[in-house]
Amino acid sequence: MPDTTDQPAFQPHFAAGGPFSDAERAAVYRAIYSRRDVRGQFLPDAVGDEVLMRILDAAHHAPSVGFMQPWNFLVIRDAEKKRRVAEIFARANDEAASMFPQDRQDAYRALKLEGITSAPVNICVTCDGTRGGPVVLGATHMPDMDLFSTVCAVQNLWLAARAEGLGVGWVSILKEHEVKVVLDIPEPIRLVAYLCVGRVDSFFASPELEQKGWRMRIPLADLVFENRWNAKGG
Ligand SMILES: Cc1cc2c(cc1C)N(C[C@H](O)[C@H](O)[C@H](O)COP(=O)(O)O)c1[nH]c(=O)[nH]c(=O)c1N2
Repeated sequence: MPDTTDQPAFQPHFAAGGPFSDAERAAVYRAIYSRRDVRGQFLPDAVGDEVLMRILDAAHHAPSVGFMQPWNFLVIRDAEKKRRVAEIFARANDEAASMFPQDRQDAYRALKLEGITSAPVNICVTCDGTRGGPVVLGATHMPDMDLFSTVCAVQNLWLAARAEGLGVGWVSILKEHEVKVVLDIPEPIRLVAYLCVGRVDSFFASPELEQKGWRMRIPLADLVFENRWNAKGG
């Protein structure tokens, strides 16, 4: 995979164990708060191999149950494959619209919910539940832990991408088995995340779904309880 970007070489450094400087601490929170789900603003610029491998390595340093590292990262640049996945999205998205109450269907249809063909790179993140062997430390009583571990990898990738100026959009309005056929993913492997990745000029200050009035952020105080479950619902 040729590297077609001209960005300077950058090696993340790992000063393991020591405290963060104020600037490092601020940078971590900046990545968390300014990360966005990106759908429609991808620039056509190629995503170079070096930066791609950095965000994949960040993903690969996620925690995983029993250290099973159940993930694989299928990098898709092939236009025909992307087009076929976009078709799967279009069918599922039509079905999805009709699942919402009548008065929300127009608003749903007006949302942009994928950037499959406009993003220069798609990454399919999968989970191999067999990787840790028949009994996995930590997953003995909660069998979904392999999937949850894979989601941790996705989040690492998403945050690292933000720091690199790369937008990431997660597309889940897809029939898993249809995408697996297009990508030749064998049966026992689960598709966890289909991600659209590309350089962007800037990131929205708040979630697009919030900006478009679909749903607002819930106040943290409504979500945190002490000692006793006390959800207000919604
Ligand atoms: C598991 C999962 C699945 C999806 C998403 C996220 C996650 C975590 N999101 C993105 C989601 O809409 C977005 O994260 C929220 O709206 C909050 O916005 P920010 O991510 O903060 O920009 C998402 N967005 C979208 O446009 N199409 C999609 O199919 C999905 N699917």
